[in-house]
Amino acid sequence: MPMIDADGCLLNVSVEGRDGGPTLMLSNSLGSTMQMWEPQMKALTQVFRVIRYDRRGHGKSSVPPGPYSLERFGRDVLAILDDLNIAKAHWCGLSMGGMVGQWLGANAPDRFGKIILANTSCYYPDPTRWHDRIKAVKEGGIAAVADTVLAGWLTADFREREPQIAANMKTMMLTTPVEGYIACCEALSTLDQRELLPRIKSPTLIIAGRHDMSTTVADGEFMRSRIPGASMTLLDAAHISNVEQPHAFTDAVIGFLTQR
Ligand SMILES: O=C(O)CC1=CCC(=O)O1
Repeated sequence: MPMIDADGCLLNVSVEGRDGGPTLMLSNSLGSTMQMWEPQMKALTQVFRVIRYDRRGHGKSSVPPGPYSLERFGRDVLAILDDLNIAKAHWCGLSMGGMVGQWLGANAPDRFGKIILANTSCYYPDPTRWHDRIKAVKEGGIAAVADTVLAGWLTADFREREPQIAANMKTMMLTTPVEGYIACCEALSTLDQRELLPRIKSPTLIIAGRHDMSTTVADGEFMRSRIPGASMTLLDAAHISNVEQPHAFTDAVIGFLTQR
């Protein structure tokens, strides 16, 4: 797996799948790594050359001091594409990955074909939840918030039905570097990309989870109404919908990206 330098930060990047196929870039959520895309990889790599990466502060990427910003996350992605000599890619980002996708769609329109924004939002009207989470993590580490966050990631039904998958997701969250996690929460606490949405000209699909209390169906509907021509798909899932509804999520991605 290459490590790619983005302004001094080494990003852990993986390139797999169909050589010569269209490129699809996947971007993870807060507190996860590129491993969160495992349920999609078998199907996606048959159609696409798939690039995954660990956001700065996460996984095997470096953890420069924060706070980070959506612009910095976006420029990290452009550094990866430049390093790999890729002129244009499709984008699928979930949660923070969707926020980065909004920034890229508005600020680097020539570099992206179609864009999928899953379980995400463009704006948090009240930053209190992020300030509270930062305080809790500073005091008690990610363990202090892990069960509450996991309950938002996956419905109770799913956690009961698939305890091993839920446990793996929790481990992924708990192994995130604390400094990187906090630096990302700081970026989220000031998130407001409402003005960017009308500037996204790529064909865009919004995916929302019916049971997602973190980035709600209303958040998805707001983005759909502001991004020209965007469409929306609802899944029977909480926040990490690609894990909770892997087949429906994969079908939505492939269906949207391959339709003419
Ligand atoms: O961690 C959460 O509670 C949900 C979330 C918001 C942005 C993100 O990436 O994850």
